[in-house]
Amino acid sequence: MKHIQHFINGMFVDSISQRSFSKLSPVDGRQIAAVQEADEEDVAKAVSAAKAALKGEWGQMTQRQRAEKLEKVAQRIIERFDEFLEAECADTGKPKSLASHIDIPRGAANFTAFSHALGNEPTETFSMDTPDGSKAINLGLRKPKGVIAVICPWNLPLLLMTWKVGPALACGNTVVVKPSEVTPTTAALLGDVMNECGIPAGVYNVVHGFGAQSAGQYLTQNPDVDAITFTGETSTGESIMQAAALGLRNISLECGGKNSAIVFEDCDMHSAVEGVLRSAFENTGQVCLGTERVYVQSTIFEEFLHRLKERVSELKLGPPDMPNVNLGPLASLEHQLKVLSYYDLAKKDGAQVVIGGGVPNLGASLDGGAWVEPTIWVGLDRSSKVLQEEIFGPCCHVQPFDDEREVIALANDTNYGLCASVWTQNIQRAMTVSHSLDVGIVWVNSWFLRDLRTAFGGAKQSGIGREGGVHGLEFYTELQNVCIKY
Ligand SMILES: NC(=O)c1ccc[n+]([C@@H]2O[C@H](COP(=O)([O-])OP(=O)(O)OC[C@H]3O[C@@H](n4cnc5c(N)ncnc54)[C@H](O)[C@@H]3O)[C@@H](O)[C@H]2O)c1
Ligand SMILES: N/C(=C\C=C\C=O)C(=O)O
Repeated sequence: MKHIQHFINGMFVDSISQRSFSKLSPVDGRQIAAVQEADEEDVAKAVSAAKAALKGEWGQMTQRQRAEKLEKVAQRIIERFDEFLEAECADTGKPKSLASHIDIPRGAANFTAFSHALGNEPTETFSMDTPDGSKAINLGLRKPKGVIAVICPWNLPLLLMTWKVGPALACGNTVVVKPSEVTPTTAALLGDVMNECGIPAGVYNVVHGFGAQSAGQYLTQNPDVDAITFTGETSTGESIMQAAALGLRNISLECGGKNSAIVFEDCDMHSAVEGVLRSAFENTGQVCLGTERVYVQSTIFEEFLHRLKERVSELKLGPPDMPNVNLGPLASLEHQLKVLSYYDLAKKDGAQVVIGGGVPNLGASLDGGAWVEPTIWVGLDRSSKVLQEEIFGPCCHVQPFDDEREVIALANDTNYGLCASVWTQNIQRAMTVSHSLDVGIVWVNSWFLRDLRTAFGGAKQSGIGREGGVHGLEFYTELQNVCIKY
């Protein structure tokens, strides 16, 4: 049984109260860890350590010195690859093949991508004539924002945590991370790596616990937190935004989605089927960028649906270590109940279940796990909550459309605005449709193709702000203007 502790001021510590909670395996429901639960005092200790570190060795380091240390962190994650892989797959149940291609490599890349870039970005200067006939020069100078609270979800734990910690530290801030209660392990493991790489104590801190009335809330309400970056459900984002208002702390919110895939008759059918399959079912559908609404031009609807159903029937479910497994369980029994409630609702609302719709029989040893069948529906009315609310599971609804105007209206018919994919070989159409979609990201003939220099974030209720590339600079630094008269 693992004992997961907080990481505060460079040390692994228990909660002052010694209170802990159980982490269960999503594969079979066994308890696999006892996790310390932080109370307000533990969180305050972590925030104080982060605040003190700003004035210590870390605060004196040059951008280049910080970048070199963060490059070491990235390298050390790769050197300890198997430990991170084992920990992430034990926490989430995801296939090792998936985590070894996505989660762990990106956990390292999020440090290398930002360590130098942010230091090489020029700031503005303006020269001006002054009323008394002399001149002045204006210099834009960037400074770290301070202590950044990083609150993370359970679907891509290491990737989504370092996606924030990387740029935050590259800009000279310090962080207090509150990983999801569902997936505590890799955030704690990274603490050990930070020590190994000589990141000064207090720069990177981790407190475990839940959200409301627990570590998450205590963190967002701590007045010494200077800004909050959050990834999670939209409703949680609203709560965090309210907490951030006290003391006027800036927020960066990456929230839910109800993303569409739009498949035109002139698409490359094989690519479109494989792309929609991945976007709807990879990571057992637990990707914010995942597709839950598929719109297929009516002329190819039957052929597309048949081919997608065939491919879904070939998906192999099983534990992380099983060879050639495509899907693991959902991340928790609680989430399994949520996804199954939508499976029931779909039937109640009149959906035709093309494939799946229930719980797979994987044998007695896995009965206690959070397993669901990959599922395709047709025939729902747009008013169904199955088509309006984020399910975050391995399921999608497929429906036909006739023309661009109709499908743009259908795709935009949601409170969310995170991403979409468009499958067509007509680039003019791809540009016209993409521009008409009220989302932050569009992939054309692709999905989850990630260039870390690009702006990443959602429109509408999918989030506030953009991170990635130099876009995080506005959030992770204070831009100061110095005007010098000469
Ligand atoms: N837009 C994106 O980039 C992105 C990426 C991944 C996941 N997500 C979204 O995340 C959701 C799934 O993750 P989840 O279930 O962990 O989300 P969640 O909102 O339930 O929890 C996210 C984190 O917030 C914490 N939290 C909950 N309530 C809080 C509160 N009142 N104050 C402070 N912290 C609080 C949780 O403990 C957890 O660490 C989905 O909606 C998914 O779309 C979005
Ligand atoms: N933020 C990113 C992915 C988000 C995935 C959501 O589940 C990324 O790739 O940087």
